[in-house]
Amino acid sequence: MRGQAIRDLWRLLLLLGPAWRWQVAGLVLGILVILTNVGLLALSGWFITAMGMAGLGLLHIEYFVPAAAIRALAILRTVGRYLERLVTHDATLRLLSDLRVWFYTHLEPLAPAGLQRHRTGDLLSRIRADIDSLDNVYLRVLAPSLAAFICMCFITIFLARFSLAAAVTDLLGLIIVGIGLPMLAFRAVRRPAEAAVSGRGRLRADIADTIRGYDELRVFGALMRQTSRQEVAHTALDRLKLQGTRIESAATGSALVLIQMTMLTAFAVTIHPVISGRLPAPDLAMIVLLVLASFDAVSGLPGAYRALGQTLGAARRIFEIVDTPPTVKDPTQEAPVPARLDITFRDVSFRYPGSEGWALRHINCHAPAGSAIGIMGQSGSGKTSLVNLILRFWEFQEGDITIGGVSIRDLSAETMRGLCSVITQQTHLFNTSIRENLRIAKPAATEVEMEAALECAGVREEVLAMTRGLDTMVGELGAQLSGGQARRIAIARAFLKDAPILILDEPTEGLDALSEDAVNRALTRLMQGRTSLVISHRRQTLRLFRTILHIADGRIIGPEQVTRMIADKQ
Ligand SMILES: Nc1ncnc2c1ncn2[C@@H]1O[C@H](COP(=O)(O)OP(=O)(O)OP(=O)(O)O)[C@@H](O)[C@H]1O
Repeated sequence: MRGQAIRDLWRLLLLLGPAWRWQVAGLVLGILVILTNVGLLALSGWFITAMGMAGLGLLHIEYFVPAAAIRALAILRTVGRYLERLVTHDATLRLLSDLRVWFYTHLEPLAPAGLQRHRTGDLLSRIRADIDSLDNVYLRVLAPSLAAFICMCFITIFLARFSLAAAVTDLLGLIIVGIGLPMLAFRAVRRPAEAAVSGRGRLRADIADTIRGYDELRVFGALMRQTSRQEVAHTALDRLKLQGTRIESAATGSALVLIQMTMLTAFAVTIHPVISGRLPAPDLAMIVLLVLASFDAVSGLPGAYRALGQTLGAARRIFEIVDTPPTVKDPTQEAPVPARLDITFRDVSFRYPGSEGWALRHINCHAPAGSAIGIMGQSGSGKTSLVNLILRFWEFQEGDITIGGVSIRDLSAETMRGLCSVITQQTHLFNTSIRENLRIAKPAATEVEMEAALECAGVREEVLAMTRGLDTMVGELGAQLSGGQARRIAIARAFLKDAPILILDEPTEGLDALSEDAVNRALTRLMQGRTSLVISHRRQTLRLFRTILHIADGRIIGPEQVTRMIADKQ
């Protein structure tokens, strides 16, 4: 477990790389601020004592230089603090955006196969909260720890020039308050902190689920049960938080006591040389105040240990996803994209990872370039699995699928998806304007191209008749449009993408007869000249095809078998 934490921490530190200049600048400024703060208090103590003694005629001092130095330190401290905040936060924000991009590039190849065991809310929590926690590694862990270490060295060396005993006392105090105590607190707080991170992720996922299924929960009267379960989870999280806060408060209180004790001990070990005249009296005030101020150097360490617990918990969850090998691997050397786009399945068998049974078994079929093939079969027979293999969402275990004679394993997933347009009954419309939804297919699409695509999809008139035309907002999941309009806008998107292969999965499902007719007309236009695979169980849609594949239990069955099956059922 400890080895794992160290490996995770090392990996995190390696991720800090790109913004290192800003991070080093932030660190240098942080050290400067601590040292000016300590110097200011120590010099002020020395100056006040020396001036008092000079007033009594016990000492003769030249006050101009120390007075000017105090002013300079005060200004330096304020400006330094401002610059330090500016630079460290800039470094953190840069790191955060780098981390998000890094995580996303690892996340994308996993979709959808590698992510199906994670709930959407949990993924969201990892992308947002966990990545946010990772930036702590610089701002709250690394920078304060390094600054503390370097300042401790400076302060001890400086003190030792006046009193070795005071220097050793201070160093011991700093080690106990800055390292020993927070380490103990960290050990005690780590488990609740990690449990809180994963508990929060689960609760978020659960709440996201509840909001999505709100209507169903109300209809089935299950809302109270669901929310009370969340209340229990919330109370458990509060308990974990309280546990952590208690430990932290105890550590903070003990630190204050230890700081006072160190200061008193430093006073005790320095008073003797002062009385015996080996050390000037103003130095006593300087040493005592310097010891007190020196704890400023380690004040960030308890927070650093606390953040470390949280950060390591978040890092584990992030690395867990990043380390998931993609289900579909891209070839090291990609084959050239074939000119002819016929699709052939040769003895393909596929089963979902972790599943016992085969979803598809010995599939052999051929779709000539430009042809349209209908795919029918009962629910769960394997129709969607078949087309998802072409989209490289999953890797098949046996046989081969070729496009124009080239195995799809020799083409990258991105190339394959670039060759295909997909329309399903759940085709996603984003909660933005029709224009932006169309631009997803072709970012540089002109007004004329968009209108032409809408025209081909048979929805141009309707869109232009809307008050805001192409700028009409479609609402969440296209809720502001009718089902048929949303489907035809999805078809317009496919016209804009102009991909040579078309995959349609129940494209008219859920539409009334009138809308189905309009969508079918648009689809017929879209399929022209494209190799199309169309899943449907609607007779009206299937009538469009000369070739129909019947799938049952993951196998393609011939027409006689279909007849027999139908006869058996009757
Ligand atoms: N992501 C998945 N993980 C594991 N098994 C799956 C997954 N998706 C589908 N299956 C299983 O694979 C089999 C084929 O499912 P598939 O979705 O391809 O059927 P389908 O014919 O498209 O069904 P429908 O018409 O209901 O969409 C089913 O037994 C299903 O339970």
